[in-house]
Amino acid sequence: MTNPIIDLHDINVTFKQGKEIVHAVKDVSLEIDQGDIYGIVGYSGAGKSTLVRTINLLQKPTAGAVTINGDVFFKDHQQQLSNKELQKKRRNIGMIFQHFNLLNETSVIENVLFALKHSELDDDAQEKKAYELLELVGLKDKAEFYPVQLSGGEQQRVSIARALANDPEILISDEATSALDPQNTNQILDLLQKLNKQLGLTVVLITHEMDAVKRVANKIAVMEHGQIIERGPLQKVFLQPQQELTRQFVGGSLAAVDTLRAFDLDHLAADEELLQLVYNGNNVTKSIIIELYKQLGVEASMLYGNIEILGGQPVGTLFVVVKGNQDQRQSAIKFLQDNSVTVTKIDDRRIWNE
Ligand SMILES: Nc1ncnc2c1ncn2[C@@H]1O[C@H](COP(=O)(O)OP(=O)(O)OP(=O)(O)O)[C@@H](O)[C@H]1O
Repeated sequence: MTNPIIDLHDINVTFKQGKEIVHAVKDVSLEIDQGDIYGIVGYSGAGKSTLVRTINLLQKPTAGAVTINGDVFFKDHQQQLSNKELQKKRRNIGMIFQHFNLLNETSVIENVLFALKHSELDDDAQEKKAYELLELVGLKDKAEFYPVQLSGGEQQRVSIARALANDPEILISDEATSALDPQNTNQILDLLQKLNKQLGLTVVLITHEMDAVKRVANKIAVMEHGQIIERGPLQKVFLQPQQELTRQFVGGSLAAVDTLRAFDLDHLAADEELLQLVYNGNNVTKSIIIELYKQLGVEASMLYGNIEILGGQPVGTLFVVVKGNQDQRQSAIKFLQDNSVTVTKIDDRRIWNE
């Protein structure tokens, strides 16, 4: 087995806020392999940004070890390389952010050239490279434009070109699609996937949007209160989520949340229960809801349904209101579980009230 390209071991990060101590990251170990697109999801404040900022020591851990590509950056409470060495190693780790962070008073090509200022290439070669990078992200024809003349999606492409200037092996994307509309979001995610395939780029994708992770990630970690509460291959976590929060995230696609918001769910009757059902390819072609009625006589009305392809396999998600007395509802849940459906009772309205 090869060593992980990113190896975070027992990372802790605490901040002092006045007299308070905020434990932003608690005992997190995370291994990311070369070529992964590793999604890290969690609500705001979960500690995602703080954790990934330890990868390039933009955030020094309070405790723990950071090893990148075999180089120990940090252990025993200390940075293990000189600032100069660290600066050099950091060029192997590109970063993109929600707000693009472009230099607005310079053109697109100059923004990319700026990232090449430490390169050993001569001026002509730098310019050639900058144009190649813009071509890679589909923006060669806008090289002379200024950032304000570009759409959000195009600006993010410029920041990706800039992040790739020093041929990094790792790209950290910190909520890079959060400010974009769905179409631009998908285009940027597809670009990241193309770069992953074409360049072998390892991508760490921090997001609060499950849709983003589902579209491109092969692995996923879910963070809550500074800890990773669940992790694994995307499909496994999706189909067999172990934690309540993960179940919510798995079902919490934007489309589902939007649809559910339209229902007055605070007023479910005493004999009604809202369930999220997730099921894999074997069940996709069966109508599990009809089976439930035929076999147990329990009615389930469907509020939202979707089938999507995850890692090449169809996966279905349904939100249904099941109606019946407590025994009937319980036997309905058992019936569904016996049919390999992952059932989550949705009591916590956080998923669509946020
Ligand atoms: N420099 C800092 N000083 C003090 N507290 C901080 C600092 N940076 C982060 N925190 C706190 O650490 C916790 C985790 O923050 P972090 O930004 O890592 O979360 P997140 O999951 O990335 O959320 P978001 O998406 O909102 O950034 C929060 O409680 C935050 O207020």
